Amino acid sequence: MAGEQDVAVAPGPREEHARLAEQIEEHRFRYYVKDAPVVSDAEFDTLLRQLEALEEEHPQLRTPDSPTQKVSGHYETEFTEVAHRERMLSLDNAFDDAELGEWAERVARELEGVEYHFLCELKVDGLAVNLTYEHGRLTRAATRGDGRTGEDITPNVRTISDIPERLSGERVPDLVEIRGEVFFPMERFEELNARLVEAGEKPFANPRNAAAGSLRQKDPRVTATRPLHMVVHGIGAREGSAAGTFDRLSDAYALLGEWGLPTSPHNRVVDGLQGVRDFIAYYGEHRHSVEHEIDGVVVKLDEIRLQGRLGSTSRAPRWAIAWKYAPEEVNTKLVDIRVGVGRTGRVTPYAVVEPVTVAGSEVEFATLHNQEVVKSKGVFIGDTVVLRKAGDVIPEILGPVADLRDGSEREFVMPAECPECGSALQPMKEGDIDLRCPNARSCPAQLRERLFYLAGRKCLDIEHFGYVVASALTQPLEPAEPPLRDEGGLFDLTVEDLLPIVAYVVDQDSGLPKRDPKTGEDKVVTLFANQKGEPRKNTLAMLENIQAAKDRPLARIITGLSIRHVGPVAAEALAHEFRSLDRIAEADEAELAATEGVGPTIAASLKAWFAEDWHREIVERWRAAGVRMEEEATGEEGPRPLEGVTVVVTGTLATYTRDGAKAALQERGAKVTGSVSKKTGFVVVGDNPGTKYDKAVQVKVPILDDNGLAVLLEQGPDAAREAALPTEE
Ligand SMILES: NC(=O)c1ccc[n+]([C@@H]2O[C@H](COP(=O)([O-])OP(=O)(O)OC[C@H]3O[C@@H](n4cnc5c(N)ncnc54)[C@H](O)[C@@H]3O)[C@@H](O)[C@H]2O)c1
Ligand SMILES: [Zn+2]
Repeated sequence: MAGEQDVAVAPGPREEHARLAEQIEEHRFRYYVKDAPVVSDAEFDTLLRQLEALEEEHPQLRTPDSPTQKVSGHYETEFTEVAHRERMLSLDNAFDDAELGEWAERVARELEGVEYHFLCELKVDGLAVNLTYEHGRLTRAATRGDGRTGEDITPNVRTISDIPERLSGERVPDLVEIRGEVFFPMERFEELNARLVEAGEKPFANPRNAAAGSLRQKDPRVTATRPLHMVVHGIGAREGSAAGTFDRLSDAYALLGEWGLPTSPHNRVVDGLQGVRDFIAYYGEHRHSVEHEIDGVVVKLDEIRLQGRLGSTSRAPRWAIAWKYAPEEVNTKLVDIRVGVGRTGRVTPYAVVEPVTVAGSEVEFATLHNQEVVKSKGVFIGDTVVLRKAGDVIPEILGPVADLRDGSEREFVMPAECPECGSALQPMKEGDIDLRCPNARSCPAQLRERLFYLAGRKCLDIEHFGYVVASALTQPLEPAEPPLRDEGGLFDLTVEDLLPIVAYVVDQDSGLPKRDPKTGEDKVVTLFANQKGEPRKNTLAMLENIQAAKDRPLARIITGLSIRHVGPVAAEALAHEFRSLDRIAEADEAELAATEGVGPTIAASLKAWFAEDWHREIVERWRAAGVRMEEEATGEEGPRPLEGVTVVVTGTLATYTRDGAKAALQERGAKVTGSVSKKTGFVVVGDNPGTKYDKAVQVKVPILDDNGLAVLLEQGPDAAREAALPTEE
């Protein structure tokens, strides 16, 4: 049949259209029928958008059977088909504010002169179900299917405890279709995959597939073992007494709640687009404090009568739009599983993946916790995996895309020896899953990690002392004898020790040398000397900072010892209670355990730590170098002349270290913050202050130098304002 359309469209676009459409259908089949997609949602959405764009250019290609015009494909499955009384639609998407704005404008145009409201809901990442209640009894439950007919999953749905068998309360209609989303809670996901792997079955790639796969089970007894939940998000057909009694969808939800259906506590009715934007922004921030995964926000017209006025396309209502958040899940290749050694010797496998961008940053590594976790996730080296990066959380691997396996994948085997020092790994105590390298003193990995931690922000906060320095001081290429064999000698380092050092530039995530992108070789540097063999500026500054660090508060010194279980909070409690490192070392276990915030585990760990000779030697060397080992009980009772004053300290001061200045200010009641605003009382600047100085000038905050800081500390804010530096704009 050679119609006009065939003539109008060149073969290129038509073939492209057919190719895309076929791919999309294939992905839909894998997603909706097999519950095992092989591409991420973002990749799928991109394909669909490409098809839409092509149809935009060549409208002849937009035939009714195009995937862009349908809710999804129509598939033969092992479930009985059932017709929905009212169609179940998909949703149009907005991927940015402009698209949201266009939708809102269209609504405004159609409803000119009418008052209306937007109902904002969370877009639950699960699968849609349609529940039919007749005279208050659940008579049928179905999947969405192609929107007209779905699969009969009534017995399966009856196993979900959120879903009532009978509706209770007032105004229950003769018949009502309830639409909602069934989801699988994230925190139960790992456990499910562990069980499946144990039983020799395929693990799910993510919680959404787990929800779909759990619900669409031939045997409802299997569904009954899965912790499925539901949230209501719509109403279909309704007949009888309550039909037509809802004016607003939000009122309808309230009534559904009274009937015993699980409605969402997060829904909000807002007046206009700004309210929608605020809702989107709020849940963009609080995405992970919701009880289910969300992939966006659904904005609906709240007035049901007006919904009808806007109508629907063959695929989606015009009265609603789905705002999509940036995806947190991507598919990537699991290239390798390696093990890293932490500062307390714990050996943890981690995933090396093909670099991908997710949630705004490039990811190359993901945590795998321990060998049991690797096993229970069911992932093999070489698998395509679903990687998730949620907010600030460390990236993790959810599960494998098992359908893409070709047999070349291999199982991870936990090494028996430490990758850096070759010591035989062992559980810390019997029954521990975590393995440790027992060579605490001279395992290069442990020493490097401890030193990096010691110099880091939670402990000594030594500027210019990063991971590469920690590695260079403990494992240089030259000289053969490293300047540090343990952390005992830190404060005795001299510039002569540092100048001859040649070292790898190591990567913090893997502990391996970084490659020079030009030559492809491992990067090697003389870290502390310049080309003339003289010390670099940073090197001298670092040595000075090391000396200054001797005076850090006792709690930070304790934290820096890397005693197992003793983090900053426990160290603070110990410092507060005992006021001296010697008293902590001498205290008996019961006394330590009785300390508020310490307890028996930490007490035992402290005793074990001080029982090691080489640990006590570290303490002695630090003492000899003049490190603070005790602390007066001060501060709390002293006068607080700077109460209510906010101060920002920036740049390098001559008479104080940055931390020293902060401590002195805080002792007198000042609040020390990191950014300058109109509310800042003073900005204290040293050399090289950077942008904070400019900001202070701009918002006209008094600026103090070393001298001004002394005035502030000794004479208070009024005198300090007099002593402020003159500024010109
Ligand atoms: N990875 C793949 O291979 C693959 C294949 C097909 C579809 N998908 C994914 O599935 C989704 C597309 O499918 P879709 O047609 O269901 O569209 P959609 O998910 O974009 O929107 C429609 C669906 O959202 C759900 N929903 C959740 N919360 C809702 C709420 N509060 N109100 C109303 N509806 C709510 C409903 O189930 C509704 O059917 C996309 O995320 C797509 O990436 C992925
Ligand atoms: Zn080791």
